[in-house]
Amino acid sequence: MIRIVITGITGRMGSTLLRLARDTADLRVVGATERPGSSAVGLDAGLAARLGALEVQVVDDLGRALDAAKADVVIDFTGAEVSVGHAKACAARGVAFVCGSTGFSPEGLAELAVCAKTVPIVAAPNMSVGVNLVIRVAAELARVLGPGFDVEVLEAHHRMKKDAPSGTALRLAEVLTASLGRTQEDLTFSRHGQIGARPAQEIGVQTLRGGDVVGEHTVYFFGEGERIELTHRATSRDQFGLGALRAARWVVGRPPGLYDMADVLGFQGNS
Ligand SMILES: NC(=O)C1=CN([C@@H]2O[C@H](COP(=O)(O)OP(=O)(O)OC[C@H]3O[C@@H](n4cnc5c(N)ncnc54)[C@H](OP(=O)(O)O)[C@@H]3O)[C@@H](O)[C@H]2O)C=CC1
Ligand SMILES: O=C(O)C1=N[C@H](C(=O)O)C[C@H](O)C1
Repeated sequence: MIRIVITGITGRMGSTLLRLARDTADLRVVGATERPGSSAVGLDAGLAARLGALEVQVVDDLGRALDAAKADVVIDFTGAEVSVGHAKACAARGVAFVCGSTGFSPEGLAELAVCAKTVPIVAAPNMSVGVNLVIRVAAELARVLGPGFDVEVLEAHHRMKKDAPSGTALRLAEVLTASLGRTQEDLTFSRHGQIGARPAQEIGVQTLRGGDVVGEHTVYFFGEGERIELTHRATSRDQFGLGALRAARWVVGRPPGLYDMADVLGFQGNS
């Protein structure tokens, strides 16, 4: 039995994870947290997430949750800044960490890497198996198609999403850049006004926000007389949640290190 703590239990992903994990025979939810000051603190986690009672109380501090319950792994989808603090709490207690948050600063990522010297951490901007395959295929398409195709990434998400571009779009941009031998300098995040002809080296990354869109990513390869569009559309958050539970099973008992979903899925690497 793998004992898990879920942070941000009333969030879109936190509540999805609780619903998926509570019906899974090899997993047991032993702790749940929410933001200090949240009305969910002190409530039963199942009721706070609008599910049935769980008999696990929501607390406002991950360290306290881990000290109270012998956990194997924490699953965290709260947001980059909060996740760094949660990684430190796990590192201090020898607990594995699965992190789905996006929007990390370079400093935040560096802090995650320091924690990963002490405990195993899986961090990935998208835990869906399908998206991770799309990332692999996009890298391969760019490598084979080469410089004759103009590459653009478009992402769309719900109106509540805080970070832009999405972590997945940034990961796509990273692997496309590597495949094409380009640099961060070649990425362009918006266009407006008299911008002139498109530089051949450019890789565009564009963002749409609105409504309840769960998550959509398209990579366009625009050629002469043809174009390829590689699209992933998430219509439910369950695939992110199932991927995170898969990562949790995989990471428990691993040596310390910073792992990606590509490791969990047994890929050689996503680029
Ligand atoms: N890797 C992947 O596959 C996916 C990644 N994501 C990423 O996951 C993150 C969360 O997304 P989403 O679930 O939509 O966001 P939500 O805002 O719905 O959920 C985040 C939850 O964390 C809570 N929270 C904030 N601070 C703390 C804290 N200190 N301790 C405990 N809980 C806290 C929030 O509370 P409050 O609202 O009160 O602030 C909220 O309930 C984002 O970065 C998103 O991009 C999302 C989907 C898939
Ligand atoms: O915030 C979201 O909702 C999502 N965020 C992730 C990202 O930033 O890539 C993944 C998913 O598309 C949903």
